[in-house]
Amino acid sequence: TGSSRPQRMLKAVQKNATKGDPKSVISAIDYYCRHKEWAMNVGDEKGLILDSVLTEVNPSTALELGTYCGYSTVRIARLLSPGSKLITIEFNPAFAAVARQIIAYAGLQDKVTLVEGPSGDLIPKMKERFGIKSFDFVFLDHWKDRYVPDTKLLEDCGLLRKGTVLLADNVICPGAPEYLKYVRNSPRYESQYYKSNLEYTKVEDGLEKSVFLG
Ligand SMILES: O=C(NCCc1nnc(-c2ccc3[nH]cnc3c2)[nH]1)c1cc(-c2ccc(F)cc2)cc(O)c1O
Ligand SMILES: [Mg+2]
Repeated sequence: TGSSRPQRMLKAVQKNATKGDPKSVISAIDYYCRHKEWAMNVGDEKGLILDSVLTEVNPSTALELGTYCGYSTVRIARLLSPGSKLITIEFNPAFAAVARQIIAYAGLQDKVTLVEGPSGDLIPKMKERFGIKSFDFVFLDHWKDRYVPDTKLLEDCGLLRKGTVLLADNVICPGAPEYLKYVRNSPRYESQYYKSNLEYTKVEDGLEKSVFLG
């Protein structure tokens, strides 16, 4: 049995990035996925939009749904202020195993808690397990048909507060049409679309930023 795409991505990081330098880890993954083998990281173009929204929000507590190999986990954690925390949920143990190593290679393991399991089971446990009152920022990048149920779950569990910013990847490709309808038609959200491209391609994609109004 050969290596997997995430394992080859990890090898590229270990070969081309500098330990403890998040920027070099991000560049090594972007180079590998643009020139060697495509992978479903948010990527460098949408990554700049993620960076700018994060800098604006400067969250103390952040949640990521869909770790994959940890690319956006590193992008988010590198911009967090000291003492801030990022919790990231990953369903697939093989993805989680690679992500842990990439997050550690970037030197960001103290800012990140990676939890393995289905988001639907873990979200209701956030308060009791991690002492979270509410999230300042949520990055949705997991299975696109989970965006709506998990947003509703975050509301029902009291994990969103007035001003919490949700940022959703892939609202065009692969697409999350029900999610766009939900946040754009709800009086409880103020939404804005950031047009971009699917990672490492010329295909249109974009990020939807939605502020919870309480
Ligand atoms: O499927 C995607 N992302 C999801 C991975 C994931 N990583 N972890 C999860 C998880 C985590 C906790 C969960 N709890 C319950 N389900 C869960 C699923 N899901 C995805 C796919 C594409 C894509 C575009 C065009 C194509 F031709 C093929 C593919 C692009 C992207 O940017 C993506 O993000
Ligand atoms: Mg994505």
